[in-house]
Amino acid sequence: MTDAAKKKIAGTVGASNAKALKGPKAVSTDISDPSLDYISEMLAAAKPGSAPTVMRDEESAEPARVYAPEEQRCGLIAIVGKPNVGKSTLMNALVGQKVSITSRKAQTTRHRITGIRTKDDTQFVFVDTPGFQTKHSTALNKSLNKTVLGAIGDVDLILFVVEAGSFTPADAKVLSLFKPGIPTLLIANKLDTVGRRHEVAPWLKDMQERHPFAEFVPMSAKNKKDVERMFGICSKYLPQQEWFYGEDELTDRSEKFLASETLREKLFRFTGDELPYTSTVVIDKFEEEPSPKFGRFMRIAATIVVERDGHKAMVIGQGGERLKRISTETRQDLEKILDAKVFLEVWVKVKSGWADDEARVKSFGYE
Ligand SMILES: Nc1nc2c(ncn2[C@@H]2O[C@H](COP(=O)(O)OP(=O)(O)OP(=O)(O)O)[C@@H](O)[C@H]2O)c(=O)[nH]1
Repeated sequence: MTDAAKKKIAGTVGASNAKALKGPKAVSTDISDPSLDYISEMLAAAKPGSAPTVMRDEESAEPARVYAPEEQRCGLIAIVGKPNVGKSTLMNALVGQKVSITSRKAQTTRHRITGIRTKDDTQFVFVDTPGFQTKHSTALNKSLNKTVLGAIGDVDLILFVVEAGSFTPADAKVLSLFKPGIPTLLIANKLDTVGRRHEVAPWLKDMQERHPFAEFVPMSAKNKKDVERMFGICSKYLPQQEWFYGEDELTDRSEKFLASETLREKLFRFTGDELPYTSTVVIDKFEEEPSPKFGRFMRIAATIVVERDGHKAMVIGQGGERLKRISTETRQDLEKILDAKVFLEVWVKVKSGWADDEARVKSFGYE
């Protein structure tokens, strides 16, 4: 394969007119690795007769210039998939800063979050969604699912994220929600964890038969090159229209919201699988005080709401040790995010059954 062809393919190609796929040549963890040519060939073989996506050449980018409104391109991109497939990791990487929390625990993301990235003439407005819930039907899960459905109804492009090589009934349920007409890319994420790359080829072929995906993108949200490639892939689906946000804006979420998300992330990170996902965070106070010494000083008070006394003990930990770590790490992150000196107070309260109580779910800020 020529260098030019390698550069062009870069892990994506249209999905129609499927043809026999080629087998493996090598196993590697980086899809941009030349030893992974077989993936490029396999993908190219999936759509004969049409040119694979041509990528933006980041290295030879022209000097920054100002784009007049009529030259601008802008659109909404929903990132959708079952819990824990890497949606938030992908969005944070695309935005270039953490705007959506991630954790090993499924169902971390509960809100529609907009992440914004402006590159050259194009503004990408990403909508991260909660993992679609199929197992339980609590008021909380119904609210989460409503958010997913709202997010995919009015976008220009859907990134349907699955784990490369895997397609479960939960993935199928999410896929069944998509209305025809909105171009959908299959993002085969966590490619770095696939030991047997050759098994991805028949899987991709199977995926082509399941849905008319516009393109396939095998990638790892943790691989910088793969993430950069996404901009070139997505931009052609976005309409020519004036940017919705300022060039430097990263998110439409408030600082208060980012504070509650940061605390929730630390809560889940430090409690692991012990704490049920129904625990949540409420910000009671979020005040800026004048401070000649620090420039910006924020006074924040938050409550971690759990369902049982046992969960409260779990969050507090032996001698308050765990709560102290959760609070300290949250404060340190917030000082960076808010660019301020932060004074943070965290309380833990028990409110049983809140996730089953629709009014309370609403009062905690879910839609
Ligand atoms: N190895 C590997 N791990 C990944 C990759 N992308 C995400 N992860 C990990 O997968 C886990 C889940 O990632 P999230 O981004 O929180 O997943 P999500 O789909 O937003 O999850 P929900 O909020 O539950 O819907 C985290 O531990 C991530 O670090 C990847 O490309 N490779």
